[in-house]
Amino acid sequence: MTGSSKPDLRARLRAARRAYAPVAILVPDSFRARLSPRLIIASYIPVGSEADPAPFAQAATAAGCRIALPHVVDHATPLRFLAWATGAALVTGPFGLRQPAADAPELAPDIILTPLVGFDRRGARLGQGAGHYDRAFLAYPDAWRVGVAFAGQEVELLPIDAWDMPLHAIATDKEWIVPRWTVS
Ligand SMILES: Nc1nc2c(c(=O)[nH]1)N(C=O)[C@@H](CNc1ccc(C(=O)N[C@@H](CCC(=O)O)C(=O)O)cc1)CN2
Ligand SMILES: Nc1ncnc2c1ncn2[C@@H]1O[C@H](COP(=O)(O)OP(=O)(O)OP(=O)(O)O)[C@@H](O)[C@H]1O
Repeated sequence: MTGSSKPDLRARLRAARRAYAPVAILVPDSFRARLSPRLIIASYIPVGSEADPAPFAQAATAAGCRIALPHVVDHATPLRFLAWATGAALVTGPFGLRQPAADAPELAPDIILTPLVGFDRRGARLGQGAGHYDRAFLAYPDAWRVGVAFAGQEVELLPIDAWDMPLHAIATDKEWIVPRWTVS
């Protein structure tokens, strides 16, 4: 029997995500309402069975925002958010990730669209386990942290570690979840 440690949950939730038929995640009005020209939105290019945040990036571009994508080199080095013009060439990095070239300009995001392995209704999040997003959230504490996931990736209560920063909102194919800890 598996327990509920982060590694056990990660394995279970990755399997659940792989079994989920990919569905589009629609952009809610509360996300659009946050967009304004020149804001920097960090999106990501999905790998494997991850939910695709492209509709959010498209809404942001249409609103005059700039898009950045995460760029990683290895587990130890903090990720950087690098400028990306929709459709511009990407380079294949570690784990098969499609990323901007390493010399693209680094941008400070106002909104961080975050890939999720799992989440709970309090806004707790499970990622790849390398701490890349944990460290990015610490580096940009004022950014709006929006998780993107399929509804089937929800668990009742995730374990929370000292370094975990909660999500402000979670976009799923079924609903837009605003955890109760948020003020606005
Ligand atoms: N699309 C996407 N981009 C992203 C992330 C992500 O989770 N998804 N990241 C989030 O931090 C960063 C890349 N960091 C990563 C760190 C570890 C692993 C990793 O250990 N992958 C496993 C396989 C995962 C699976 O089976 O689903 C591996 O290759 O062994 C992947 C990405 C930045 N860019
Ligand atoms: N601010 C930080 N500085 C250095 N290491 C950190 C920081 N935050 C988290 N870590 C490390 O990163 C790892 C993150 O583990 P955890 O299982 O919480 O990952 P996760 O939140 O699922 O992953 P990710 O943030 O990559 O999506 C831990 O080993 C932790 O020690």
